[in-house]
Amino acid sequence: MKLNKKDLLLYAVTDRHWVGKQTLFEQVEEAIQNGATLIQLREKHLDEANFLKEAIAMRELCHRYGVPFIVNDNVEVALRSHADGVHVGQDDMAARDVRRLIGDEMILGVSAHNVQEAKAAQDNGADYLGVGAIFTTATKKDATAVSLSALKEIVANVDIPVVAIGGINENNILQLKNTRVAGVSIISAIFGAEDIGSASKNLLKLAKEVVK
Ligand SMILES: Cc1ncc(COP(=O)(O)OP(=O)(O)O)c(N)n1
Ligand SMILES: Cc1nc(C(=O)O)sc1CCOP(=O)(O)O
Repeated sequence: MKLNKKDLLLYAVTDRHWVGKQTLFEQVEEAIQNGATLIQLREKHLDEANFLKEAIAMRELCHRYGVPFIVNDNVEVALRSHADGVHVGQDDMAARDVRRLIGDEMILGVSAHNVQEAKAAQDNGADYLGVGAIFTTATKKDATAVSLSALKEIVANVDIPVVAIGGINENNILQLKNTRVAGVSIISAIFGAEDIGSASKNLLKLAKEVVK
């Protein structure tokens, strides 16, 4: 499945830190039912076998709703789970190598923090860029701050779609208006919400305001 730019609108990234009264699958299903347009499975501490098992089940869940499914960092798990794509950062496997392994049909997302990284990612086969951290985030301790003007500069210098990530919530999302991003990528404002369904609904509505 190649990337449909519209699928980037409300891009939810999982985090089992927020698993409590619901399982990760129940949380993701609620997010999808209420507006999440793309799911990335991000597992930082799971062993390979359990990561793969979970990725297969998550891919089935996403595809039941026609939502694309992307695996964070682990190309092998993405391939073996028949995910729609993989997202890698600057410290992960090089984008060019990932593209060689996954072929032309799978989606490749790459993190970028400046125009140089963004252009290199595009040249090396990225389908979209994740740019952040735009706002302060407690979720990723080693995030690099990226200003709104740097985000705009990146968007203006590449042809592929860009999603903003990092600390985005219902109170600050509208600051992304006029940045020309294709969507917002969010963890805690969705999965850390008291009511994942209503948070997703509201964020989708606001994301549409940003992207229109
Ligand atoms: C959509 C999106 N954008 C950026 C990231 C961050 O990726 P990375 O830099 O590899 O950091 P980790 O997620 O691995 O901590 C992302 N995951 N998704
Ligand atoms: C996974 C991730 N990547 C970032 C980057 O800057 O590349 S910030 C981030 C965490 C996003 O979580 P939250 O929505 O809870 O802030």
